[in-house]
Amino acid sequence: MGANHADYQHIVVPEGGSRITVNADKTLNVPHEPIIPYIEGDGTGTDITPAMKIAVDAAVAKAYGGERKIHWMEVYAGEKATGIYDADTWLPEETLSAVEDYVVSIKGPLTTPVSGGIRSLNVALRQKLDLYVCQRPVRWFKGVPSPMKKPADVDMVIFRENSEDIYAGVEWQAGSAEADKLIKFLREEMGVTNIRFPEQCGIGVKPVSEEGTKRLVRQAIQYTIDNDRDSMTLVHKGNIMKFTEGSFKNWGYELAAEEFGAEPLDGGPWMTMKNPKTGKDIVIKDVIADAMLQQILLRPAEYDVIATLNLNGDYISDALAAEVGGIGIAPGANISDSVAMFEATHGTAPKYAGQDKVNPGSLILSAEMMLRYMGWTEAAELVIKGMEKAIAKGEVTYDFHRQMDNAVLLKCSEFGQAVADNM
Ligand SMILES: NC(=O)C1=CN([C@@H]2O[C@H](COP(=O)(O)OP(=O)(O)OC[C@H]3O[C@@H](n4cnc5c(N)ncnc54)[C@H](OP(=O)(O)O)[C@@H]3O)[C@@H](O)[C@H]2O)C=CC1
Ligand SMILES: O=C(O)CCC(=O)C(=O)O
Ligand SMILES: [Mg+2]
Repeated sequence: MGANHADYQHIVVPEGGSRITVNADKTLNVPHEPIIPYIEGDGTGTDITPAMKIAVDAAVAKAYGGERKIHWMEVYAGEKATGIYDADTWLPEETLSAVEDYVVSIKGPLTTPVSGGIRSLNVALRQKLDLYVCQRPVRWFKGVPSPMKKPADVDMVIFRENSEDIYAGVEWQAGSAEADKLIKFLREEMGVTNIRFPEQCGIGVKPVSEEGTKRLVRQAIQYTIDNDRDSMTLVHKGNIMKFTEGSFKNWGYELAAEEFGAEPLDGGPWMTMKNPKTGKDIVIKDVIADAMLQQILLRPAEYDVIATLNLNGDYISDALAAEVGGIGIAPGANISDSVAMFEATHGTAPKYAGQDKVNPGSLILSAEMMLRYMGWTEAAELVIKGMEKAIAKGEVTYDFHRQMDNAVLLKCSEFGQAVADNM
């Protein structure tokens, strides 16, 4: 996009620091003092974002003894943007342009009303910046309360397709001229006879493409290779949605064969391939989505990297997070070929907004992924150490406290500080 930074209307570019850039081979060029844009977020975003900054600044200072520093640059979206720009501007153009120009950013959650009102700004950011991978790692931290018998067995990384599917919001309200027109077309020109109540029907479209599927599955398999993981599972509902979810499964296997040399295992459909870096076998398999939701509870050790469609990925993310303490510590990243935007798995939790109460661990761990993405591994390790030690001491926010005996109840900001103090 290449905006002229002097032209920003409301974004204030920090005096110090410079931009991260992307090299021709797609590696990052990270200066010692990068400028990182952040969106504070609606609701509890105002609580967790400052707590995240406390922990991250402490990790960077400790890891690099003052030689590296993040210069935070606030950019606006959601309710805050409507106060700063105007009442109708929820996602300013200059926010999109800054997130793209500065390459790596982090955001708090943004509210989406149910039924009517604006469409999701979170989805809009992913679509407009083509952040097609939603990567959500799920692991257990020792001491975190869990409903699982063996929570350490839960160690999975979800690769959720982030740009397509019914989630993209191509839909029309019942009774609208558009819904009526589409239903008429389907019935009269496409031979559709099974729309049960055509006069009263809202209708949505579920686009799933070969390219969209393959670019996601490619990243999932590459991650499996790079991190020496055992398997990659395609999760779909292809028995029912044959040409969308079923095709996702077929294209996923096809990509594994074409680009990674995978071959049928015991006659297929599962496949096997060698990790080119370690020589270890990797199993490429698939599971139907409803069965997967029971598998991750009963046999979590058998699942590792997961590639799935947008809506399935949304459901599986929260379900898996619940197995290792809840969405209060569930991190994530939205990634394109050139831009990465880190964000928690959860939403704005409006009933807790502004109470300095919720768990900022989700956004702190999202920032940990961001530091690793930048190559600042030492700082990332310190974030993990700070989290592990704070939790091991029983210094936790309300969500863990209510499930633990003898824990110390911390506020959101206090947990951010506890992570910093325990590095
Ligand atoms: N990427 C994004 O920005 C996302 C935005 N949203 C949006 O957020 C809004 C609210 O959605 P909702 O369905 O209530 O889901 P939320 O994820 O916001 O909250 C659901 C519940 O999860 C728990 N929770 C959430 N965040 C934390 C935290 N940081 N620490 C501890 N517990 C937490 C709370 O559980 P308990 O009540 O048990 O304490 C909370 O009531 C909606 O407008 C939705 O569209 C939703 C998801 C993602
Ligand atoms: O955009 C939203 O409001 C919800 C998004 C969501 O639940 C998710 O991405 O996990
Ligand atoms: Mg979700």
